[in-house]
Amino acid sequence: MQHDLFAAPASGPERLPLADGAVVLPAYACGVADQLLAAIDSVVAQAPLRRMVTPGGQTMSAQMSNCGALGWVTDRAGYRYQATDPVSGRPWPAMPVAIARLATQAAALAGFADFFPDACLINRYQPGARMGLHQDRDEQDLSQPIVSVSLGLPMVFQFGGLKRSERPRRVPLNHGDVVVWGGPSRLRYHGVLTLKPGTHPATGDCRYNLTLRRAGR
Ligand SMILES: O=C(O)CCC(=O)C(=O)O
Ligand SMILES: [Fe+2]
Repeated sequence: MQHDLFAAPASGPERLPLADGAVVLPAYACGVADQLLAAIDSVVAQAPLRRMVTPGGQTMSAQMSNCGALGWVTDRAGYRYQATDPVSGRPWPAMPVAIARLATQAAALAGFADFFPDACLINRYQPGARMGLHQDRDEQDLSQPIVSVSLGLPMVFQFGGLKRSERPRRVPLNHGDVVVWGGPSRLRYHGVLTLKPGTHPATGDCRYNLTLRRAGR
């Protein structure tokens, strides 16, 4: 075989720009997906997945849990982060190293150095579940990005503008894809369309999403 001396140098993982400060890293987490799924299993054994209620009284369709120093919760009193699981009253499980490391590495690739998440929301979607367009803005330091990891069944991500009225782009997300958004994109509206039924070798009939954030200072 002849080597092509003029081939472009290896440029590392693929990066698909979505907007200024926002990028998709396709399949970036595939190599550690089994570690991430094992980590999720150990977290939800201690802090079981549950359906939370919005301040408006709607039960969310995704099941949720958290790990890390802070966990995102919602109930009739509002959206917030807290250090304890409201179901057990105990601190959330520690963030598994495999999850934290992947988030720091993905953020760096997207241009956000020194991202050390203190909160990891675990979302589990079964067919029919969705998450409507929203902004992530319960965090104290909005200069820190968001890292979002997809595992299992494919789902369509909606990535909109800074105003709810701006029509979102639709981005199909597959197993192992990572989305990072921050900087000028930090407050963009986003969500996921209804999950279609299917079976994935890694997760069976569901999709997991890990949303990693720096919630405190
Ligand atoms: O499941 C997803 O891809 C998005 C999750 C999300 O936006 C959130 O948990 O705030
Ligand atoms: Fe979000």
